[in-house]
Amino acid sequence: MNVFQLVQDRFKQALAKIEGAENASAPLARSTRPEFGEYQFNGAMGLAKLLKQNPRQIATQIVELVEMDDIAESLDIAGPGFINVKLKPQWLAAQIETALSDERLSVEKESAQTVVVDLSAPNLAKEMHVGHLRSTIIGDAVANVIDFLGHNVIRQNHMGDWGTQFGMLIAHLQDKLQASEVATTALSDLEDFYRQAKIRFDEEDGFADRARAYVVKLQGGDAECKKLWQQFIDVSILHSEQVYKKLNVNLKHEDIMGESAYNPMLADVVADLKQQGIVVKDQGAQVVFLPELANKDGEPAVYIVEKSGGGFLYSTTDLAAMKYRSFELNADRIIIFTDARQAFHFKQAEIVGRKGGLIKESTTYEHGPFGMMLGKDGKPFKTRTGGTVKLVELLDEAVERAEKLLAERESGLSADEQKEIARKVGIGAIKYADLSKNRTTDYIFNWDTMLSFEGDTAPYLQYAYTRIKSIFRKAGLDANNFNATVIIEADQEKALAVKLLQFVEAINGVSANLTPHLLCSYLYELSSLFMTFYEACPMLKDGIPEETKNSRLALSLLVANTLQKGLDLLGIETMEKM
Ligand SMILES: NC(=[NH2+])NCCC[C@H](N)C(=O)O
Repeated sequence: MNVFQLVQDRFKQALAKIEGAENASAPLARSTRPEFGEYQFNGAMGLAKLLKQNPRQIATQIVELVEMDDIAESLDIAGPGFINVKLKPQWLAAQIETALSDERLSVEKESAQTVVVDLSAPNLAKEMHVGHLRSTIIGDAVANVIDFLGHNVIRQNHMGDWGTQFGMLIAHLQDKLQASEVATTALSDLEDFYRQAKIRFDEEDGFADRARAYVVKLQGGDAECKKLWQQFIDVSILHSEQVYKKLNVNLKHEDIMGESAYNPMLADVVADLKQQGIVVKDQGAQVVFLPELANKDGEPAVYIVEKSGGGFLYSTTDLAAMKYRSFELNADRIIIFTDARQAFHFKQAEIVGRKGGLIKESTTYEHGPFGMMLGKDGKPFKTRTGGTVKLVELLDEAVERAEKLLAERESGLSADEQKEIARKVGIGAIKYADLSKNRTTDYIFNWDTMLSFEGDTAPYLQYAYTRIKSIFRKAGLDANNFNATVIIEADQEKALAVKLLQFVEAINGVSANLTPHLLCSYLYELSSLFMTFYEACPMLKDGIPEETKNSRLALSLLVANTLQKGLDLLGIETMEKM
């Protein structure tokens, strides 16, 4: 049940009955003030212009024609011709009852598309750092939502497991193994390992040449090099999988489709482009010129697909990935999450791919760029000494901080329970602080605000959830098995009911715009409305009639279910007690 859609459809049907308005647009908006009702139809003014009539007259005509008796208690014309729709409390009540008895909370499945989501994609030469947090959790949340909407989601972890840096890394690893170290210890600190290899590459005689020779060997499929490379990859993947587990993201080993997997397809992709006649040789390299992306001096953008002297690049790999996803995986949508600095790269890739026939016309290619995580000083997030912050350490710190905060409260919970709750609160706080910001902007990382139990935070939402669960425990009722006749009387009840039914609008927004923050703000607004309702509409107080109590409990329970589902889609866990 999508109330917005339903109301809009009714207006569309009304317009269809007006001569000349059959295909007119039907702009609908949420009302900004509850006294005006819940929705506002804004189409009369535009239509008046089109039909050269008085807008209020048109509005009157629409009100007469629109069939809304079953769902609306009043339709009022305001100002120049706005139509305010006030929904019927009885109708809302019935929708709440239906949603409460439905696991999917009345969210219907859409007709299934195949959606490839490219997310996380750390570079295996290095340990995951905060820069990979955003791609991982934003991608995961969006993938969860699209999956919940009924689509076939294929997660692709496009790990950076290939490229010239592996030459120096495997050369260094080979020396370490010869000095009888085992791979797991040698690679226990990837940052450190990378640094050592880089110093040797820059300073040690002959090492750089050896590294370069290894790159060529590796690309050519040399068994010895491949074996060294594989050890590197295995250890490195274990590191990221540890992070995924801590982060509670839904990424599995079989979702890994790293850059190396495309190596055998690269030559074909370049051949495809040559066949289309769009590749030219430029300073020894094979490139595609893109006049549609010219700079301000009118020079076309250049997309390199093969380096001078041979060898393919990141950009070639993305074309191969595009072809594979569109033609082999049959994707209707390809969605890629990386930081905003790669926006131009993906814009170019799409144009090259479309010209070169590497993507079906029916496949969309969507890049979800995101801004940076900044420190308190507004500069890129770093350790105190200016190093990159390892993701694992950041997550562990979050849990520790949550533990301390929770220990200050009288909860009556056992130490084990406390620990588990602290884990959910700490990790939830980090994730929510990130997901709730508009994806495209930079944001300042702040421990104190994200861990606060007040305001737009995960702990606040988790707390609202446990509060409802504790009301049920107090009332001696089984929250997993409760339904009641809903009666909507108080304004706070109505406002809450309307918000509850807007869940589907929020998640549709996430899927369409790749913006988890829409779901976050929805959940926050829902919790705030619940708190207001809770103050104004007591449930367990003496003297409350049984029907009123049960109705309010039902509303509360749907709030809890919606919070749990919403947080779950965001990859954030809830708990029964806190
Ligand atoms: N298809 C892609 N290029 N996906 C994203 C890869 C991100 C890359 N490994 C990075 O860390 O920047």
